[in-house]
Amino acid sequence: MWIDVSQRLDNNIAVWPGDTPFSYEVDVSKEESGSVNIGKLTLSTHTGTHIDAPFHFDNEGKKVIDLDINLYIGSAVIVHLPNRQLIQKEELEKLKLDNVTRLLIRTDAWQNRTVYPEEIPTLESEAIDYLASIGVLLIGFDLPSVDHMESKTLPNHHRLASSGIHILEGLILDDIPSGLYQLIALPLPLVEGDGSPVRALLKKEKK
Ligand SMILES: N[C@@H](CC(=O)c1ccccc1NC=O)C(=O)O
Ligand SMILES: [Zn+2]
Ligand SMILES: [Zn+2]
Repeated sequence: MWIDVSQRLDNNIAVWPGDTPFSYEVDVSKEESGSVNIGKLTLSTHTGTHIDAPFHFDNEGKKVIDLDINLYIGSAVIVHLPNRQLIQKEELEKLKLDNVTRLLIRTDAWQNRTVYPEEIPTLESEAIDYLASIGVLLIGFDLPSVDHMESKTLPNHHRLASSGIHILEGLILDDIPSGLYQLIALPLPLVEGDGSPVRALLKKEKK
């Protein structure tokens, strides 16, 4: 059975401080058109559960359409690392992540999803280098960012991208035990996109 690990998109969803609020409205009603309701969306590309394309933080970086969709479908390992401020290489080494290409880290650090957290755990740079060295291609978090909330230079975004590791943010992993899963988290085919909301799904691997 597939489990939905995406944030629900309604008009109350929290967005990055100062970012475009999410809005869905029926722009043309069935009564008006005489035939159908037609919705209109206004949203930031970093709304809810979403991926970042390198263009988000690098003007020369790949846009969403350029990203290989195979990154976002396939086996993924979930690890549970609660109550940490800094996720260190030594800790990841202990988890025996050989052959893991998609790694989802459940931190449980974003408790009240009606607001953005002030502080979030982050990976130390050595941890990013370690994940790259073992062949990780996608990293996902139950957090709104892979850098500190107040960061303007986004060092982890840059380091992940230059290491070939793609970014998935804002997962809901509250009830998901550690283990091996299948993941689907496909971005929209946004030709100019710096990011895209995804519908993120997990299915437990029998093992
Ligand atoms: N890096 C964050 C988003 C982010 O930084 C951001 C999103 C919307 C408006 C402003 C943002 N950052 C401003 O410094 C992310 O990847 O979702
Ligand atoms: Zn983002
Ligand atoms: Zn990001």
